[in-house]
Amino acid sequence: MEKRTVPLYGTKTSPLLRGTGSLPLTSSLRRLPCDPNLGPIVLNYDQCTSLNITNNGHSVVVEFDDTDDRSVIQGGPLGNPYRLKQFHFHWGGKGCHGSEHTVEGMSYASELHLVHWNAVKYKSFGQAAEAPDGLAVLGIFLDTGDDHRWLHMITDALYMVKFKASVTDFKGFNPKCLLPSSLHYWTYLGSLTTPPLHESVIWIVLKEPIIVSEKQLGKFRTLLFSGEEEDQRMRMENNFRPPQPLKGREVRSSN
Ligand SMILES: NS(=O)(=O)c1ccc2oc(NC(=O)c3ccccc3)nc2c1
Ligand SMILES: [Zn+2]
Repeated sequence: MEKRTVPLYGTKTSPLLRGTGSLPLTSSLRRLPCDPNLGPIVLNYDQCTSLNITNNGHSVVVEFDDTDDRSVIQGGPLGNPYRLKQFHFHWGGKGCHGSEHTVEGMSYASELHLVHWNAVKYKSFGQAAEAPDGLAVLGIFLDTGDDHRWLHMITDALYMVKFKASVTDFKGFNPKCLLPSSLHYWTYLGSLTTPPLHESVIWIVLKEPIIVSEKQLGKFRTLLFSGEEEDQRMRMENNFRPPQPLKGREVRSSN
């Protein structure tokens, strides 16, 4: 059985795709001066409205009802509230790292992306995804250690979405339980890290990782890139795009 080992979106030397994607937060970030104009980010997920969990062939995705402003992110670098559309994860192979951002050259085991769109200025996610201020993605690093007390709510559902294009109900999940204690962040203007790679993302990457166990991460690797009808079963791992060159872009730091 063939096992895919190369990251899906190209490698450092031969990126298959264009787009700035995620950045190597590699400059001496820890010493970046705090930008006093950057206020705190505010997450209002209390009335959150998760709908389902699905395997889209690239990652596992939890989708939300975004027909109103019940689940939004605002503040920080954002000019208005952005509605939560979905969240998903990127991870490596066994023992390898799989985050899409790096901090001073260090990558984490995995990275969670909470994808929001600017429903004040745009009529749909698709329209927002093509606008420079259309999306806001909150990136959260996952480091390994003890079990995460709430991640089991996701990992216990993964067997239901093993194959590409599988989906199952997933109601009442509040992603607030996946946040670290501090909301201090770095922010910059970048792109989606997978096709269509639109330059439409205000990236907000939290400085503090959450801790999950290797066992919990291992459950993500039981997912498959392949569909139920396909002969070859390709384990879903290394579904991250390595960081792209900063190209002089500014990364700002909250306090
Ligand atoms: N790794 S990433 O940069 O956060 C990233 C990359 C590519 C993405 O495509 C979408 N599309 C939807 O969510 C969507 C959801 C429902 C309907 C239409 C689109 N979100 C993305 C996030
Ligand atoms: Zn992502």
